[in-house]
Amino acid sequence: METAHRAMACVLALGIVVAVLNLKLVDSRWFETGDDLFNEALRWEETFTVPFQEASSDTTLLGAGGPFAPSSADGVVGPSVVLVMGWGDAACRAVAETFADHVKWAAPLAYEEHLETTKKTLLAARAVVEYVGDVSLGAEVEVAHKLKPEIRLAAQDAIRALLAELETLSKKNGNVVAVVPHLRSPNVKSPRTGAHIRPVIVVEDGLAASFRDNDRLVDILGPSLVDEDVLDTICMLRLRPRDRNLTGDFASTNQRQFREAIFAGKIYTNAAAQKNTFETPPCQITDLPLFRNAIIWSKVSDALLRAHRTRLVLSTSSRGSMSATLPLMRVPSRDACKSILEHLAFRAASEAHPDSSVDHHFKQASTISVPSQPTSSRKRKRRSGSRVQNDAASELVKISPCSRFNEFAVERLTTHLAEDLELLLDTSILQAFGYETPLLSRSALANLPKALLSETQIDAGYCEEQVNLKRLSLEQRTKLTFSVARCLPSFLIIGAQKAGTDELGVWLNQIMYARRLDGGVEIHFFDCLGRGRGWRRPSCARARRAMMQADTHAGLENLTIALEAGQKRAFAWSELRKESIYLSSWWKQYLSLCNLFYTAYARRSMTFEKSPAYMDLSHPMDIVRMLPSAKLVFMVRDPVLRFVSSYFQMCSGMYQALDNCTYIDLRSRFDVLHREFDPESISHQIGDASVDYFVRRGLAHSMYAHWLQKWRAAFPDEQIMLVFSEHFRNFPQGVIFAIESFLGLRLPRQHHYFRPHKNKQGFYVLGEYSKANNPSHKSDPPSDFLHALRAFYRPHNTALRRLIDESGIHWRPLQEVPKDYKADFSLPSWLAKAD
Ligand SMILES: Nc1ncnc2c1ncn2[C@@H]1O[C@H](COP(=O)(O)OS(=O)(=O)O)[C@@H](OP(=O)(O)O)[C@H]1O
Repeated sequence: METAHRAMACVLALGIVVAVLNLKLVDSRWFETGDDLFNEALRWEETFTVPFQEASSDTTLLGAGGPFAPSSADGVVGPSVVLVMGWGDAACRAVAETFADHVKWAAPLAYEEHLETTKKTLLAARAVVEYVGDVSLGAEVEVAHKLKPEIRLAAQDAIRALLAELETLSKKNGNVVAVVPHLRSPNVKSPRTGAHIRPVIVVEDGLAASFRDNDRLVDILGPSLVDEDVLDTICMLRLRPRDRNLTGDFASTNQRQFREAIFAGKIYTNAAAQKNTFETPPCQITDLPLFRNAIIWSKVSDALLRAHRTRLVLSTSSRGSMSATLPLMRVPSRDACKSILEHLAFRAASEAHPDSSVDHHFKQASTISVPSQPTSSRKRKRRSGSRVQNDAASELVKISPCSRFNEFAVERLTTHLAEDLELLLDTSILQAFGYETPLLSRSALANLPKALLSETQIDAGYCEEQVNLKRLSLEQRTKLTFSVARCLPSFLIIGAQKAGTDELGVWLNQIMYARRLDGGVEIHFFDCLGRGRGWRRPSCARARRAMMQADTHAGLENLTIALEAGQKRAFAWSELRKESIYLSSWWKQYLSLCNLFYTAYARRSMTFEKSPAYMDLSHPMDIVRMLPSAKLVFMVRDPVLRFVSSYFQMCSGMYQALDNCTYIDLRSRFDVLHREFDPESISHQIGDASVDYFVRRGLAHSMYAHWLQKWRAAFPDEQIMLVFSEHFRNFPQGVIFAIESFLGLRLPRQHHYFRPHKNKQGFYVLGEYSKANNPSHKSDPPSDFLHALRAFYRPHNTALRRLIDESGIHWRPLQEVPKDYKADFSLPSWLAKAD
């Protein structure tokens, strides 16, 4: 009994010592007594680990943090002690549960909370020793330097006492297990002991340990990512925490906790996680593939745990010690427990070489048996190129236990897993990180989370060089006539259709510092995304093709599935579940559509694209997630004239003969359609190719206030500029100057070298070709119809007027416009009259 108490005291002291090593916060003061230190540790543990425990299931989080986290412990234990260590108590629990049937000896450790686990662990670990064979004992533990000398000595004494205790036990029982769950990385070549110190088995809490953070993130974020609206809200919290109402609807407790945690700054308290880029929830669209990978990996690691039931993955650490990764698992029976050790070839080896060290046994053991997974005939179909042979006839695959990383075993198990779970490891992503797939090396496994975290963050203006300009001579560079870079736009002309956006694009493309990326063709990227639901629209063909070409996995097949399912929310969650119609890194598709030529790239021009359908068809959150700092140019025209123009354009496109498109036809449709009108519902009716649909959409399009509000929900006012078509028509240079100032370009006062000419319609145009040369219709609407249309738009104009008066949206130049540009930025008459 006395012995047990002594052991308890010693282990307690050890726990405290280890704790203080990790307690950076308490470094600055001395602790008078062991109790002081212990209480401090407890207090700290409380504040430190609570958010973790709340945030997820305790299984996932056990050992994930707290003052006893293993990171900086500096202990040495050995030699030939079966050392159970790892990520806190998870390791202990793993061992305890595994060997629960075989426990014979116990010593409590640390404090009450961990008593039961520790007891079990010690008992269990001792059982391991029984299987292992005769192991001698000797050890030394180095303790904290920061402790007051007398306390340090006391601690060392305590530890020595513990070890002596263990040694006695060892002599008596033959084997001893020292369970020091919070120690890590024993110094195998401690100069102090002079002995050959080598941990025999390091039982860690499984491969999953390194994926704990991912698991946790997935647990927390998963529910949020199911729902676009929730994700949008989270994005808003991240992007514009000050502007937004933070009491948005969060459906689940997890999400509420998550949100609270964000603001309490507690979400990632783990030091390792803090180094990562995960301190904020996903918002930029680039984060999502990252989280998808995290999910895949957490599944894989979970599955590894399950699938490994009776297997161990052996590997040698960089320090040369042998480690067996024993997953956190329940081995149900004594036989299963035994089989683990048999897989280790321990018994046989020790029997064959009773006098040699355990390490030697490992080396002698020629093979380790890893039973092949029972495979269904479907699963038997292996991918070509796989290095693993499916040896269905043989139950055992022979592998060497001493190969450096035992890649073969890991790969084999991983492949099994992938098949078992029908998880396709994401080939494109893994390849992007330079890994061979579907087989993964152990180092790849270990490194994957880090690699995932290094995913590039992108934003407006991001460029990927296609041609390495450094390798080219100046002469070669200047001769380049093809695109040298793919760049994302710094600003977008998002609408409105038929307001003169085409001509505006032409002008902006000719200023020195801006280049249109799309070669003059509207990209329609964002209105072709899932939430834009533009898959059936012909204008989406280009984006669709690019997506298909770029990703053979998520190509036609998935697209078809998504279309057939009428996937409304084809984006986030499906993206994560690999059913996506989008690429894993779909911003690359967008890049693939946006080219930049040498001169523009060399000049680091601002880049833009013009897709006026974005105004009503795309989802602003899709854009803000991907290009949070992009600026938006929104051009508006007299709503009546714009409506009329859109009718004639659409109608003539459909009937092929302008004769069928008349004011009489339009009036009759308008009279019916304008009565009950909801602009938002119109933009959701993609695929309806009737004239009525286009009339309705045309009517909705001119309700500018409505659309501006939609964009303001995602973008701050400072990033939005309203341009009046009437201004552009009358003083284009002044408008271009205003846009330049909005874009933040600091330019000489008069720097334009436009050579415009006035065409027959009275528009200033730059090139030979201009839409302004081909008016969609010849006359204005008859006066009664005009009157009806004006009345229809009156409230909408009033709303726009109020909006521009009250919001921070730009519409006037930020710098004084050069006099020569003859600009008059007063409101156009249709808006000036509205109040
Ligand atoms: N400089 C200038 N200023 C103002 N308006 C102009 C200008 N140039 C062209 N236009 C008129 O704009 C209409 C075409 O608009 P868009 O280029 O935006 O059309 S589209 O949405 O890209 O199809 C089209 O209007 P309609 O002729 O009434 O159809 C053009 O005549």
